[in-house]
Amino acid sequence: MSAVTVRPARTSDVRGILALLQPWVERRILLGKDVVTVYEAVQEFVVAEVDGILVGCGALHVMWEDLGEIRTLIVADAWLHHGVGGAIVDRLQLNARELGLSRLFCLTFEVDFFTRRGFAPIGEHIVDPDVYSQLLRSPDEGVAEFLDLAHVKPNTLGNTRMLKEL
Ligand SMILES: CC(=O)SCCNC(=O)CCNC(=O)[C@H](O)C(C)(C)COP(=O)(O)OP(=O)(O)OC[C@H]1O[C@@H](n2cnc3c(N)ncnc32)[C@H](O)[C@@H]1OP(=O)(O)O
Repeated sequence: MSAVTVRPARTSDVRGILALLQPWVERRILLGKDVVTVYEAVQEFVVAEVDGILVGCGALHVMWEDLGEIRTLIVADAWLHHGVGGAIVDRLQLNARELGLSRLFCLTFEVDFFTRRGFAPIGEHIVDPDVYSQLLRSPDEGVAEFLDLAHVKPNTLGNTRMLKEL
């Protein structure tokens, strides 16, 4: 097997990230993203490549001083079960620690994958009321999903809310 490299995403990766996302949007597993949203968030992304081909991606979104979210973790079908997803999560966790985060949230159908990486299901309230009221000011849809706000509930049905202490 050729070596998998995980590196920070570049703007030239954005179309490839959207191509990785599209099948999962069609299967209603992940939410679609506008191209501009991915360009604006490009510094949050890492990508995995093999021989220069994009085979996976994932992003780390900072929500609070101690708290971040892993989002848009995807591996191309042909590369599933080769350790690519795990390598992306390892890199995002490293980035999270370097940023000073100590808790990582994710919202996912891939409960077993994240459980094996130290995440555990959580209840609804993992931030105190002051932080909650500040997070309500965020225009980010993922933060609304984290807060479990009514208008995003259709997006989160069937997903599990999980957290890992770093
Ligand atoms: C927070 C969010 O972003 S939620 C969204 C999550 N993403 C999705 O739902 C999109 C669809 N799913 C996917 O893209 C993938 O299934 C992912 C990202 C969840 C996992 O990606 P993968 O690259 O298959 O993960 P990876 O290969 O590291 O691990 C999966 C299993 O493959 C097997 N595996 C890993 N490496 C190897 C290897 N070298 N040889 C054989 N089997 C292997 C293991 O059983 C591993 O499980 P474990 O390490 O947990 O025991």
